[in-house]
Amino acid sequence: MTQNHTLKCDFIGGAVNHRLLYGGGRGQDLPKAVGMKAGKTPHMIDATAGLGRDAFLLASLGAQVTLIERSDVMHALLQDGLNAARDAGGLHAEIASRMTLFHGDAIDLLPSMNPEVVLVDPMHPARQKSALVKADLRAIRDIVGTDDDQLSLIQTALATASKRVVLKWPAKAAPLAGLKPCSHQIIGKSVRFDVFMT
Ligand SMILES: C[S@@+](CC[C@H](N)C(=O)[O-])C[C@H]1O[C@@H](n2cnc3c(N)ncnc32)[C@H](O)[C@@H]1O
Repeated sequence: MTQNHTLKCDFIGGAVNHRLLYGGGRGQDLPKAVGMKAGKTPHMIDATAGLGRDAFLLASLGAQVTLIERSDVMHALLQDGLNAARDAGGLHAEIASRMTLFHGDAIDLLPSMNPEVVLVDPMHPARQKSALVKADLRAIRDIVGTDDDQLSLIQTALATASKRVVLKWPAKAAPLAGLKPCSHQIIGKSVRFDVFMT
């Protein structure tokens, strides 16, 4: 596997900050999928933290988020990004203070964490039109490869979450073979959220 040194976890500039400033609050698909409503902010575990973008969005809306990342490289990038956000002070530091990062495999860690809500966003199946896959996602794939144990991760999440499991998946992809049907879906332009009430 090649390491891509251009990949950066940046919570302060670029797309993440743009979404922070101009995103649609709790009306966005992800917060809706994890059950964030006015007055309702369950504790979340992001079992596949990656660059922390989904976790940062949820934390920016007030959620306490535990992030789990097993790749050494991705974990180090995330730690750097969180440190920079804390050093920046103000709103970014406040959001980062709601994010707790763990290094390890969520399949091993989830059972002892008693989660309420688990978000799972594994590396998605390769698309035929690979140009459509965003550059960052391609770079993450170069680092972590494909997550071949994603069914096992989701089954672990389903067995441990007391409220719901949310699977982020390409909008038009078939459901993962072997997985029970979800309770409902929130379908966006390129990704959908399959919600499993537990
Ligand atoms: C598609 S990326 C997630 C992107 C993330 N949602 C974001 O907003 O940046 C998938 C990440 O999950 C991690 N991952 C996959 N399976 C995991 C597991 N069982 N435990 C911990 N991390 C896992 C991979 O190493 C990779 O960094």
